[in-house]
Amino acid sequence: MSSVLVTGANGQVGFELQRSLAPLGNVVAVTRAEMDLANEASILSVLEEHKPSIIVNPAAYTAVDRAESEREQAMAVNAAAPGVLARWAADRGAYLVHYSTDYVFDGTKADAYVETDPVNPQSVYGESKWLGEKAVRSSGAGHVILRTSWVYGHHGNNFLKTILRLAQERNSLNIVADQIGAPTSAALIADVTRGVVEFVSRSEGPDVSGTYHLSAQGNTSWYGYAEQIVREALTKNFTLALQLDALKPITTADYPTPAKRPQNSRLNCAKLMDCFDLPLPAWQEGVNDVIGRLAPAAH
Ligand SMILES: NC(=O)C1=CN([C@@H]2O[C@H](COP(=O)(O)OP(=O)(O)OC[C@H]3O[C@@H](n4cnc5c(N)ncnc54)[C@H](OP(=O)(O)O)[C@@H]3O)[C@@H](O)[C@H]2O)C=CC1
Ligand SMILES: Cc1cn([C@H]2C[C@H](O)[C@@H](COP(=O)(O)OP(=O)(O)O[C@H]3O[C@@H](C)C(=O)[C@@H](O)[C@H]3O)O2)c(=O)[nH]c1=O
Ligand SMILES: [Mg+2]
Repeated sequence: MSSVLVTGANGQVGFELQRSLAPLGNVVAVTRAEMDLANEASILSVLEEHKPSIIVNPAAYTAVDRAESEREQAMAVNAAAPGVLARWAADRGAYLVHYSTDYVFDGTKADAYVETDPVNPQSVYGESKWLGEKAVRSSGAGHVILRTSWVYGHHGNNFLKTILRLAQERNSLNIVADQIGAPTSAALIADVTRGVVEFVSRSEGPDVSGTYHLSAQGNTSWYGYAEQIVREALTKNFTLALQLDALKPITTADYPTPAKRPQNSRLNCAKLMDCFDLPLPAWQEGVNDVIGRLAPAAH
């Protein structure tokens, strides 16, 4: 029987993986306190203790702007650590499921990105995630890399929760309207991961090692996403300090940040859907679902 080790147990995806993988049995999830990905000895000692047959690695340095001034830490966690996990997996015949990001692309393509499109990261975070991908690919381990985008969930910090909070505190909000992508729930990523883990656990199956794009279907801007959040919150008992028309679309130039973000973050997910025979829901479904879980109880 397979045994699964999940890193980053307190992260958005790590948290949902503990739910989605639980039915498989024999799942150990470790936090930063138990396995520090910036410390190779810590990684190796946890791997030797549990000897997993499948490693699922959602842990990452995800503070995109802070990474610009903390390059070393971002590189240790996002670039070096996946290589340590992958080389151990290659030595032991274990399998690695790893995650990456739309931010490996520069966002200048007109259409949705496919897996074979050239990367050109514009931020330290994006570069560190790209180096992590390369380390996994070159390790020789069986692996699936799921590249996803704009992740949010009930557990953890994300744009959805930030907008919900700001909408309760302020009477107007400026939101970037010229960056487009697909908000993707941590729960969806975790459910797809379970499908992938089940697939690779069936030893008679074909080798599916490779990179797959995974996001919810459809796309919007951060502004359109904020509109959906506010609209849904208003129907679900939130007391907001603003109405829908108090959201103002702005350009990237109007919202200066340390890290440059891609204008086009759309990921074409046909390869994943074909290979694993998985449907993907529209992005609004997960957003409405999480807002429902965060909503004040109806009386
Ligand atoms: N968030 C997003 O919008 C997107 C994320 N991704 C990718 O998806 C994956 C999952 O992301 P998500 O769940 O949102 O990330 P989160 O930021 O929610 O969680 C990341 C987890 O990694 C842990 N971590 C950070 N540094 C270390 C370390 N040195 N040692 C051990 N653990 C560490 C954090 O621990 P602690 O809780 O202690 O800080 C945290 O629990 C990542 O690979 C990310 O790059 C891809 C696209 C979008
Ligand atoms: C809070 C806020 C953000 N924004 C803009 C800034 C930015 O362009 C966009 C999103 O801001 P955030 O900082 O929340 O998102 P960001 O941290 O860039 O999100 C990214 O995280 C990493 C980990 C990924 O891998 C990406 O897929 C993506 O999800 O919204 C506004 O315009 N107004 C606001 O009030
Ligand atoms: Mg962020």
